Amino acid sequence: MPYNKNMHTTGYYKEPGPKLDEESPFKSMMERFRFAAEILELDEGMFQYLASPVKQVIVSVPVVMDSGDIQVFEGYRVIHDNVLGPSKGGIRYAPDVNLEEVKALASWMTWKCAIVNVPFGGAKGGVRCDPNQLSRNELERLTRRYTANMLEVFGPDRDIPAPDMNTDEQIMAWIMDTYSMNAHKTENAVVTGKPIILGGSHGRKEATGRGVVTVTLAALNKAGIAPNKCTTVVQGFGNVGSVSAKLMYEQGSKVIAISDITGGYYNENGIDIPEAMEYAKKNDNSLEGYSEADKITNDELLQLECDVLIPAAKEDQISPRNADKINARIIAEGANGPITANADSILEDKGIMVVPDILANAGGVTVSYFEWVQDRQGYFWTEERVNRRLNRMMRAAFDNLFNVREEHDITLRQAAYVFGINKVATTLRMRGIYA
Ligand SMILES: NC(=O)C1=CN([C@@H]2O[C@H](COP(=O)(O)OP(=O)(O)OC[C@H]3O[C@@H](n4cnc5c(N)ncnc54)[C@H](O)[C@@H]3O)[C@@H](O)[C@H]2O)C=CC1
Ligand SMILES: O=C(O)CCC(=O)C(=O)O
Repeated sequence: MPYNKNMHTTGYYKEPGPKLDEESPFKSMMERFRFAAEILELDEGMFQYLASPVKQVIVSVPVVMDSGDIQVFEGYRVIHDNVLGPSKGGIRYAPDVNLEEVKALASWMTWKCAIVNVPFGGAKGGVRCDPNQLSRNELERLTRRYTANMLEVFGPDRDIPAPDMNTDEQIMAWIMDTYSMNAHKTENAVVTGKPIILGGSHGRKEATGRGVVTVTLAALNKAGIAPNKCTTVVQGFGNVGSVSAKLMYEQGSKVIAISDITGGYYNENGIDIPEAMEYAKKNDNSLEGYSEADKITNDELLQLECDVLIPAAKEDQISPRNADKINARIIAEGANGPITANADSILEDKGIMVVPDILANAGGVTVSYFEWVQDRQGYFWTEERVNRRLNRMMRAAFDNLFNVREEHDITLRQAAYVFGINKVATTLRMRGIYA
């Protein structure tokens, strides 16, 4: 029987879902999933299968702090699906990480990998901690203990972590080393986003922002706007936000505002992004005190009039609370889940083209795939080759979803869910796991 949202579901996933807040990434993911399930006429069993993660692991992570005291953190890894291949997805360190959030992020990875056509399933992990309060040694002990507790989950053919919020190349290096020590051999393909000297790929660090800009240029082209005539606003100035801002700046776009956790920085004449990056680098990765622009709030930044808005910080930034005040023509979601599902129709009514996260930020996992391939072959590519292939795959994914959008007369986000879910469901039926 085809899935229908009024149907009583009897399996693991029950409407309206376990203890969800009014707005939560998991709720947003499920609302969009349901829409696609109806278009695809997924039957109840398939709906249940794809709505339920394959594995959810919670570990306690005891760490001896520099003071000698023991502090216990909670760590998560959710494998949403592994039907297309080993599961893949980042690990984030943040004080508010929780299982529901990681479940949403893991499912997004499944659809994202399907959309860019990389042979991976979806996963995500996190440790509930405030990395700003930890010394480097504490961070290393936390990372190694989390990895030790996940030895049976991770593996180059099983589940392959990568960086996400507040995790970087150094943390990936500690994960690789801990896993390798226990495997009694060097296993560099167990993690991606590593330092190049340890088997990392050229271009991985910039890949997510590069992919965001590739699809933004494609969207600008559809809207008939020249990149060197457009204005851009970027929320978040970490890995994804700063690279997106820099590459839009290099395209000749006037980047009129940037932001981080300390607030927004606005200059109507445009911000010199390489200079702002230099400032942040010297200032502990913070824009605090940046004086070449006026200080505004992150809320004000999101409402600025611009051609391109790139939310590249965190989830739930645009919701019914502020969606009708958004003044952008195109939104390219650098972050995962920056727009809540109940804001989608408000933005659609305003005629804003949204390039959804599971397409827009898929450049990271695409180059992670290249890194995994290089590690397994022991043969490493030039940066030029990585970037060329990345641009080609992102552009192909954009064009494909644009066609799906036109075929069904739906939004680009809905097209992304329809395509991603259909691909996983079709693979599942062929494998015969689902009978
Ligand atoms: N790093 C990667 O390769 C990928 C990251 N993403 C997503 O992109 C987003 C950002 O990730 P990264 O750049 O890696 O993280 P990051 O930790 O390098 O940077 C996060 C940035 O957001 C800022 N920020 C945090 N809270 C904020 C708030 N409330 N308001 C404004 N700014 C805030 C931080 O100050 C920092 O500038 C996340 O949603 C992540 O899941 C998605 C795909 C891949
Ligand atoms: O590079 C990867 O494997 C995953 C990146 C990630 O976590 C994401 O796309 O959200």
